[in-house]
Amino acid sequence: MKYVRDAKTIFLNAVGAVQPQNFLRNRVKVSSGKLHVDAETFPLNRPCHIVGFGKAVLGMAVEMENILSSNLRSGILSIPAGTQECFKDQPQLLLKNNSVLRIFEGAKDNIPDLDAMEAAKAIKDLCVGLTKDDLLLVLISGGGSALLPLPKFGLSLDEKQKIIKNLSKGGANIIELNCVRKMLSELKGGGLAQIAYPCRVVTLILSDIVGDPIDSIASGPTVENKDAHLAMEVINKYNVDISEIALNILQQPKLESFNYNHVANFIIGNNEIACEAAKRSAVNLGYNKVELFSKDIQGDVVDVAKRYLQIALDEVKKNETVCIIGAGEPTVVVKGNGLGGRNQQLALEFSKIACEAGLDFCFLSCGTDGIDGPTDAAGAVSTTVIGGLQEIDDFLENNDAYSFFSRYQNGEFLVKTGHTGTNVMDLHILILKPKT
Ligand SMILES: Nc1ncnc2c1ncn2[C@@H]1O[C@H](COP(=O)(O)OP(=O)(O)O)[C@@H](O)[C@H]1O
Ligand SMILES: O=C(O)[C@H](O)COP(=O)(O)O
Repeated sequence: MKYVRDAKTIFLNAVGAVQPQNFLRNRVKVSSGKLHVDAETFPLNRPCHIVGFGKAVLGMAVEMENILSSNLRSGILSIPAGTQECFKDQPQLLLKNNSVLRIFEGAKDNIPDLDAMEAAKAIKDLCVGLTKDDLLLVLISGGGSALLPLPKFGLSLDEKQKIIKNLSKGGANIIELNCVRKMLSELKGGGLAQIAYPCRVVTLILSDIVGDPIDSIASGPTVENKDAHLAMEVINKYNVDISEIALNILQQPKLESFNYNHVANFIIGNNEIACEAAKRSAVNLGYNKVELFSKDIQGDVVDVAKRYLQIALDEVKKNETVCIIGAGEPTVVVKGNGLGGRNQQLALEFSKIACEAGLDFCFLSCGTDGIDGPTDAAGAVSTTVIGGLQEIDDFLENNDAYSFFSRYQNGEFLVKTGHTGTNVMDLHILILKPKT
């Protein structure tokens, strides 16, 4: 079990390194009456306001409130249900009692709900009231899409949920999902920036998407939507049934061209630091050979598992223990009605084929946000010991990896962290031992 312990330690150290406060401390400061973000400056001789949505924005807001101190007048955060309870023993991760920020919790299991919609309405109201004499800080991280739902006129939240659920189950990637979300939502695809105009808007983004596309992270509420015309292609590609109302919205031509000169968007962090921290942690644990495979892994988990197998087969010939780190966000086509997430599915899928290939391995796949699919696990870790279990195929087919790992080894192969307060996609850790 040493390798299972090591893999978990490496994952936890990587997550610790990407706490959002660290990113802000390094990139944002106040001096001489100005807010500095990297080399750009924004005068602070005006009231500042914060709106934030996403799994990492509580930590971002805690740090921003420290940085802005008395310049900060008001603000609203939309964060996942249960976040504050998770951090109740870590007051440094929570807002102070006298904070001017208001928190809404919602979007349980990453599904937009009425609570998140209340938050979105409050955020809209705050932004509508701003003038050119205010400064608006928009804090964004992955999960923001589900935490800022405000369906366009006529569309119900229920239908919006269904469309996104069906696309997701069909295997749509996050760019495709958010392409549709941008069209269906009032605040996404630049909507928030338009509502806040003429207020100066500074957006700080923790990236949870490969390549850091600012127009897609949390569905780009402060970035012009340039792919409105692609939304129907996504609907057709995944063959999703939609109502006449949704169809009208998605087919709607762009009404106006809007100037986004009042907005400055900054990526303040991504999964690079997590990968570096994972490598360091592996070295500290005594692994002499540590390799970063990729930080941009995408594609169906079945293909991703095969890619890892190929790497493992190549590495194992070299006859030394190696720790391979990977990161990114694969997808799953959910055909069964079991319980799981893409990380647990990948861990099970890889373990099955690695056992069949006779490898001696430990493989961990976990979401840095701590929540994999609609489960209470961040992901799973697995080893050679699952080899030979006949029923694995049934669990894989039924997308029921959570049930598999819950029953196996007393559930010890499930990695449970709760909300981590950050979100820079998934991490994979493969420890490979030489064949004896
Ligand atoms: N039973 C399941 N087995 C495997 N994957 C699943 C299952 N249910 C949902 N998923 C996948 O989980 C992903 C959504 O999980 P989530 O952790 O909320 O992702 P994110 O944090 O990126 O939004 C989707 O890709 C979906 O296909
Ligand atoms: O973490 C998440 O929930 C996903 O990566 C989606 O995030 P986004 O659409 O809010 O970027």
